[in-house]
Formats: sequence, structure tokens, C-alpha cells
Amino acid sequence: MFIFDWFRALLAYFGFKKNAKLLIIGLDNAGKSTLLSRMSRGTLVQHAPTPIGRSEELDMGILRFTAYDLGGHPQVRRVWKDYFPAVDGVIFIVDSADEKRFEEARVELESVLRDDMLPDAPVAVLLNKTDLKSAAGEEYLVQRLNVGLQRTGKKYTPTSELHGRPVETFPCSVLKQQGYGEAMRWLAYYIQ
Ligand SMILES: Nc1nc2c(ncn2[C@@H]2O[C@H](COP(=O)(O)OP(=O)(O)OP(=O)(O)O)[C@@H](O)[C@H]2O)c(=O)[nH]1
Ligand SMILES: [Mg+2]
Repeated sequence: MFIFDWFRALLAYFGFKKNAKLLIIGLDNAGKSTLLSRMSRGTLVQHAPTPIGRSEELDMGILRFTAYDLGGHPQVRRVWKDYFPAVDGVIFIVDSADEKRFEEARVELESVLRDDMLPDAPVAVLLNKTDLKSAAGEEYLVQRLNVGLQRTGKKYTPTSELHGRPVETFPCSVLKQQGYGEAMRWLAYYIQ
């Protein structure tokens, strides 16, 4: 039942807007499909690795989520870039327990933040899998992902005071349903 209350709250955050298109991107295995299934039914499903170029979509009426994998394949990058002009917000999800791939995640995140085709859409960086003992801490990940200078802070900063698009990190566990609600609230604030 929790998920339905949360779902209603989520729609309420975005309620002022007719439609919001949110892009969920991240390396393979970061937790994109799990996040989508958490939001849609509250049940956890094991997903096979997403084939190259295939996207997953969750339509919640006024909110539409599209998930793409960034596995470092140029073909895939071209596909998700097609979505950028129409996107209202981006969720970039990182496996915070997979230190071997922090550098790969940084490169992808930087290319997202730099992309000229991406309007000033807010980018919420989900530091997923905090439930794992091996998960890296937020400040360490902020350094490894090189997002320290762009963050808005957990409190909202008026867009006029920002130097670029809003970016913030959110430690979370999609598995334990912790932390990503705050990211959604933050996104909704900047999409208003
Ligand atoms: N411990 C833990 N495991 C998680 C969490 N979120 C996702 N996982 C697991 O991480 C693995 C990958 O999750 P997916 O949701 O399939 O990741 P994805 O980003 O969709 O991956 P691809 O489709 O392969 O690109 C699965 O085994 C999930 O159960 C979390 O918060 N904590
Ligand atoms: Mg997937």
C-alpha cells in the first residue's frame, strides 16, 4: 500500500504540470529497471540486461519515464540523445558499490551535463545501493563523479542563483525504497 501513497504524492509534486518527461540513464546494472518497477508496482523484479538500443518506458499519466542504458556503446548514446530536446528532467543512476566503474560513470555523466542538446533540465544523480556494505559515501562519490561545483544543495536554490543547470546527488537504495523520493521532490521543484 505504501507504494500507492507514494505514487499519489509523486503525482502531486508534478501535478501542476500537464506532462513531464523524465529520462533515466546510467550504466548497465545501476538499477534503472528496478527503479521503474518500484515506481510502477512496488514489486521487485529481476531484469535481464537490457539489449542495446532498447528502452523501457513507464507511463503514469502526466509523468512519463524512459530508461536507457549507457554501456559505453556509441549506438546507444545516439538513441538516448534523441530524447534530450523534449526532456524535462534527468535521473542519472550510479551503482555506488561498484568502484571499478566510477570512472566510466563520471565520463558518461560529464557528457550528459555538457551536452548542448540537453536544455537546462535538472539532473538528479542517484547514488544507488546504499544498503550494500561496500557502497561508497556521498562525498567520496561527489569527488569521483566530479559534480561538486554544480550541486544546488539539498535545499532548493532559486534558478536565478545557479550558474548552470541544477544538479544534486541523492544517496538511495531502490531496493529498500529509501532516498529516491527526495530526488523526485527536488526534480519536481526545478521542473515547476
Ligand atoms: N543491493 C541492491 N541491489 C540493487 C539495488 N537496486 C538494484 N539492485 C540490483 O542491481 C541489479 C541491476 O539492477 P537493474 O535494475 O536490472 O539495473 P539496470 O540499470 O536496469 O541494468 P541494465 O538493464 O542491465 O542496464 C539487479 O540485480 C538489482 O536487483 C539496490 O538499491 N540495492
Ligand atoms: Mg534494465
